[in-house]
Amino acid sequence: MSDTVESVIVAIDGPSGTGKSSTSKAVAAALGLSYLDTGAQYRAITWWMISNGVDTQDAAAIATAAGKPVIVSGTDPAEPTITVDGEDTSAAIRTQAVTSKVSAVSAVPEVRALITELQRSIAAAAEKGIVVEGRDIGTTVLPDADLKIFLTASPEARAARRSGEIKGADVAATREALIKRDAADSSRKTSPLAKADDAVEVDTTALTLQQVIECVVSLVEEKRSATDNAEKRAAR
Ligand SMILES: Nc1ncnc2c1ncn2[C@@H]1O[C@H](COP(=O)(O)OP(=O)(O)O)[C@@H](O)[C@H]1O
Ligand SMILES: Nc1ccn([C@@H]2O[C@H](COP(=O)(O)OP(=O)(O)O)[C@@H](O)[C@H]2O)c(=O)n1
Repeated sequence: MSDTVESVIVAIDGPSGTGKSSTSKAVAAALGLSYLDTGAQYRAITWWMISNGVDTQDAAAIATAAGKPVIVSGTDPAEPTITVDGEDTSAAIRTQAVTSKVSAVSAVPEVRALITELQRSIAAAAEKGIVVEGRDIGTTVLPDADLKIFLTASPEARAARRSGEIKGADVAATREALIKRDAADSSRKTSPLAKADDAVEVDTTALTLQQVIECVVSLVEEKRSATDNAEKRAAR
């Protein structure tokens, strides 16, 4: 690799519980890149709608209100933050109330347009590069990303991982909730959850988190050295 490392943009997509957040944070930290959790932004706007009495089933009301909250994401992978109108919402956006309504709010085209614009401006400002994780990063938000990864895992593995995070959670109920949310996210009209044609698919069912991190770090490094070699050839 050359001494001057080029900025790199990595898009990591996939359904819930495949390891997007844990992998993206660790890869960004290992490579000195910024990190953006786009799911947290959709959760933040959903939290604001609920807190302000907007009916989350009323797409027109959501569209009208979508521009009101000011959502700010901190992109340090060691300490990612999210605020809404200056208020720290990192815990509030993880509640069941938000999780059960986020698919409806994130399906509203006006919400997606605003959040997509915000995501692109954050990626453009990341000088050393960024790992951005979500559902439509490789297909819609950053179609020119240097590397696109699509993580998958069996519903059983995903439910076991997710319920392991919540004390006393029921695995079967968690599995049903995940499948329902995947179906809503995959079937919406505007930028559904989907694998980009040029994304590398990694099935994490039988891999440890460490193995997934190592796999993605290697893919970024391969990409960087391929780019370096192409540049050297062009300069000859
Ligand atoms: N390969 C893996 N094997 C076992 N557990 C994992 C693996 N990847 C992630 N986890 C765990 O599963 C849970 C969900 O991971 P997370 O990164 O939040 O997934 P996502 O962002 O795709 O919803 C976390 O508790 C995480 O530590
Ligand atoms: N790029 C993205 C990211 C998340 N989302 C929405 O936001 C929700 C929450 O995303 P998340 O990444 O926090 O979900 P988990 O996988 O952490 O449970 C998803 O279920 C989608 O409805 C989206 O529409 N587009």
